[in-house]
Amino acid sequence: MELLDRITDYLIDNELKLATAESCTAGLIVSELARVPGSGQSIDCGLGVYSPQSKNRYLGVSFDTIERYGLTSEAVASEMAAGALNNNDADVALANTGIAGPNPGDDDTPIGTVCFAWAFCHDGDHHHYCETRRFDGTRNEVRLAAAHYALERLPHYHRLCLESATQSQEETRSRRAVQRAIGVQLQARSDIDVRYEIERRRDFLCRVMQESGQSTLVLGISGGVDSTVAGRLAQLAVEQRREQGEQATFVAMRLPYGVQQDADDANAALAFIRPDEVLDVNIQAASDALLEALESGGMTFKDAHQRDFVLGNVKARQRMVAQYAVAGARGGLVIGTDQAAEALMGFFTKYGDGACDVAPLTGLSKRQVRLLGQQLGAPDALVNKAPTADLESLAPQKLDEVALGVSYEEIDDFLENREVSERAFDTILTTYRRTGHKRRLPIAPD
Ligand SMILES: Nc1ncnc2c1ncn2[C@@H]1O[C@H](COP(=O)(O)OP(=O)(O)OC[C@H]2O[C@@H]([n+]3cccc(C(=O)O)c3)[C@H](O)[C@@H]2O)[C@@H](O)[C@H]1O
Ligand SMILES: Nc1ncnc2c1ncn2[C@@H]1O[C@H](COP(=O)(O)OP(=O)(O)OP(=O)(O)O)[C@@H](O)[C@H]1O
Ligand SMILES: [Mg+2]
Repeated sequence: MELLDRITDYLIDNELKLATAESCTAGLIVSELARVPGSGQSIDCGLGVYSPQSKNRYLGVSFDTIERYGLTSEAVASEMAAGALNNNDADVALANTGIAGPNPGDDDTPIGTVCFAWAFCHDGDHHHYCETRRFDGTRNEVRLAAAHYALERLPHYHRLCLESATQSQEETRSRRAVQRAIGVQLQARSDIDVRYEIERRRDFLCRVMQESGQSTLVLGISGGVDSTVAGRLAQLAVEQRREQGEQATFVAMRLPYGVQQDADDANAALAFIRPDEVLDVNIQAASDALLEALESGGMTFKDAHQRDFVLGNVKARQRMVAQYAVAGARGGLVIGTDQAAEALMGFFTKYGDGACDVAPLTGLSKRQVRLLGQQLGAPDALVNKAPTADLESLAPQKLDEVALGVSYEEIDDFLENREVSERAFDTILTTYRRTGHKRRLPIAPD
């Protein structure tokens, strides 16, 4: 009785209600516990489930599990416990399935083998533990020993369940704290007033022009949503400057490498932006010439893929060179299109598209950039276009999400401090840390 008293006290003290799913003990666990006066308040039910059919019918144990792992298996015990927990008003479920003897089971499982499962529901999460034990003795000695063993181990596994729940709560808390801190660092916000953001960012461009004494804004228009939005903001800013009596011009640049596959999108973006001026500069000759000069200077590449990747970054830097050439000649500021999603992932070419004088999209998640585009009246096809850096000639129009290994939805959720999957969190955090050098000034001695 000492064990039964102790377990009853434990259940009452911890406000636990028990359900059992018993195969070889066939109700003995509940029956034993019920010997203790007052134990009833901690018992919801005891199910005796012998046949595979009843295990399936009352507990939802799958026939596939039974076939694959055998009736006497921890897999079956675990599904029995899950069924007992789900189908009843209980916080803890005990399950067992075994060979009490005297006849052996259908397979080679030795007599006296019992598989156990303990399942707990804590704060809505389920925690499962399993064990397999072998008991000596006659059929009924095995059954009683198994029933007592299931009860005896209950406090142990309940404590493990509480420990792991606390641990995962702390982990979740600290993960969310990391997420929040990075969001703050990148000036991300979970909610924005779209109209206000458009005005604020347009006015910001005007202010920078005024304070820097520069009269021109310069930006490459790719046909992607970032340059579409930044380009329209730039055009609105120069128009506002002109309304204030100042001289101001926006120079939009087409910067294809050879023939751009999505040239129609670039043209649609220009039609929407209505820039003061358009310059069309093909960067292929300059990019290829640099690669060829490197190679004739003795530079070699590991393989064609590496050569193509390096050429991709050369293209991005060539675009930067072209934009700065125009800015230099016109007293202009080069606009960068980096937003918080790309900043978080360091997904830009250092001193390529990452180089700029002014970054009006800072802090916006990708979906927020799209919202600004929509509000500005950009064509839906551009607003919703799948992002591509489109730098690799061997993989034209390769989607950013393929290269990043995580979706923009997940990146945006991370930035907007919403819950993300563990996998996404880990990928994002690893990438964020690895690319920290791109968000900082060059490493200097002090
Ligand atoms: N810890 C560290 N501290 C200081 N410097 C460090 C460093 N680790 C690498 N570096 C240096 O950084 C340089 C590599 O950086 P980088 O040249 O940028 O090259 P990398 O990051 O390798 O490539 C740029 C990536 O950005 C993507 N991208 C580029 C342009 C536009 C877009 C888009 O979304 O449109 C995306 C592109 O597809 C590619 O995956 C190397 O010189 C390397 O040694
Ligand atoms: N073919 C191109 N022509 C002109 N500018 C380009 C071209 N490709 C890239 N750029 C410049 O480099 C920037 C970075 O490219 P990125 O792909 O991140 O932005 P995007 O194309 O505007 O939008 P998305 O990321 O949705 O594709 C562009 O915003 C644009 O200013
Ligand atoms: Mg793009």
